[in-house]
Amino acid sequence: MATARPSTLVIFGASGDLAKRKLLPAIYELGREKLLPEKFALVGYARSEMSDEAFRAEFKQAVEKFARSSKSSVDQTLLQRILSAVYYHQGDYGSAEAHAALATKLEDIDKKHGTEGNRLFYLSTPPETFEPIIENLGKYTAGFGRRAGDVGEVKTDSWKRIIIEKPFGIDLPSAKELNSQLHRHFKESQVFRIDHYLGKETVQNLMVLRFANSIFEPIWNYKYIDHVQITVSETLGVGSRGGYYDKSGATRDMIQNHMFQLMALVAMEPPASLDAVSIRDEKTKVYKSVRPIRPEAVDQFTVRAQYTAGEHAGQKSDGYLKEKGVPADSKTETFAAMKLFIDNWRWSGTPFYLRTGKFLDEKLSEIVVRFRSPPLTLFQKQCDSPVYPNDLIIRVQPEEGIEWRINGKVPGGTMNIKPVNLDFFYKTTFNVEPPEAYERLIYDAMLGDQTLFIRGDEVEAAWAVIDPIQEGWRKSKLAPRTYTPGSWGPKESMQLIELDGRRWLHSGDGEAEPIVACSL
Ligand SMILES: NC(=O)C1=CN([C@@H]2O[C@H](COP(=O)(O)OP(=O)(O)OC[C@H]3O[C@@H](n4cnc5c(N)ncnc54)[C@H](OP(=O)(O)O)[C@@H]3O)[C@@H](O)[C@H]2O)C=CC1
Ligand SMILES: O=C1O[C@H](COP(=O)(O)O)[C@@H](O)[C@H](O)[C@H]1O
Repeated sequence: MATARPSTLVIFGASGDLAKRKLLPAIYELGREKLLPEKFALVGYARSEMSDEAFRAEFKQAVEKFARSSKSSVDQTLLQRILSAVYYHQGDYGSAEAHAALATKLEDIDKKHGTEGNRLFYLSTPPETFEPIIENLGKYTAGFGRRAGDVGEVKTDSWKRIIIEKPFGIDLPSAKELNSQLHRHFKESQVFRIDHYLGKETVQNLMVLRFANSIFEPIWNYKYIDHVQITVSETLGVGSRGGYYDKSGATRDMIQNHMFQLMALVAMEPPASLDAVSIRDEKTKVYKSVRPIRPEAVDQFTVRAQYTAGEHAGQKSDGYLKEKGVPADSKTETFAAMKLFIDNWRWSGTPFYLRTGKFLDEKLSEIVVRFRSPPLTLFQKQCDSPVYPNDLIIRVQPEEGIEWRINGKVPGGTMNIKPVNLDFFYKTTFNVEPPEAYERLIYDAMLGDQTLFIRGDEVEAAWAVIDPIQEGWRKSKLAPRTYTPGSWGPKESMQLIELDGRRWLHSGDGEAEPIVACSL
């Protein structure tokens, strides 16, 4: 494994949910995997009053909580070593004084811990804080050559990088604005727009599956694939995040980023090489090839819905419109489904169905590639129902793995056919739990590898697909549909696919398929 150079990670929003649940444990895990540089320091930055000691205690608590949930133990010696270079910096995100003081603190840390002026800034704060943080970073700590020895027209070979959390804008104009603001202070090579789905092991495996195996490429197109489905379902409602969520909705929160990344990795052409430029070029081309859904046609190609009152997965709700922070007349969708077409030579006429929602039956993220049925054969003619088409199911989570569903003969004297699985699961094949996405992504950012991060033009191309849908919904006379917690969404989302003679599938389905009896 490559070794990252000595560096300091600064987490803005260090008191927040993401930092505690994911980022701080990821740092410890990197230490455990021996992927943290020997000379490493961490500064948590937030508005809350906290001492260094209190923040270290939070770090420790976050690591111990993570270890309990993953049934592992904490190496206390390692943890103490990491904690000895952990600091807290209190300040408003837009405060010039606080940023100037941060710059001085970072220089002191360089002297004390040998971190050589290399800095990774992680914006783990709500989007409204991005602008003031970027401006101040530009001025005080990381912009082009603002201070002797800092980036830009480089006086030393130290690096400064910025990881920026989602949502990256709320539409195309705001994403463009955020990009230009970033580019006023940072080169694109310093900017790491994060999408944690790209850090998931199975998502990275998608490229291996497609491009390290020769059996898929010849059939990976409209001639053999009937359609592709992507489902990302969650069992919990919006809980305490109503204020944030209502400004976003399922489409901006999940489809524009995570699900579009999955779609792009399934649909893209083989890249010229595995470098960041080639891969991101290909993904961007996919978004540019998506046929825009005209606002007038939005109700034909999409379904949006909100959950009603109900109880599921240990959570109870009086309905989305009654959630804290949600206006009673909100039209924000907690569920969205859509049918998209990628108008290029490979995918012409092949629908990509996407659906996602909160408070659904199961928590799962998976891609189903459904192949076309074989041409007319004995089996079609002499069986009491058609034999099943083949499915390739890529399970992103849980139970990460890949299943190929093929038809097999049920043993015995009669010709009975049943779909059976050829499968590979990370847990049983490699006997390991895949690492957390944030671990991989923070490590890559330390190495300066942008392959698993979103490029500026890529994020804009993705918004260009979403904007007409949002416009259509704003103008539509149809109110959002409704669905009950614990269901698979509104009935209209079933109709979206069933009217095309297809149905939503997922990996649990196979067992339930009836046997096809044939008279041979
Ligand atoms: N939580 C998650 O699972 C995920 C989060 N994200 C993204 O990561 C980022 C951080 O998420 P998360 O940790 O959940 O966010 P939080 O709401 O927990 O906010 C993080 C910190 O930011 C500060 N903050 C909160 N609200 C405001 C505000 N209105 N103005 C200024 N500062 C504020 C608070 O710190 P203080 O008051 O101490 O300054 C808070 O602890 C967001 O951009 C989110 O979209 C992305 C994927 C998943
Ligand atoms: O980015 C987000 O992702 C989570 C779902 O992530 P997963 O890794 O658990 O699938 C989602 O709950 C959240 O609303 C969204 O902002």
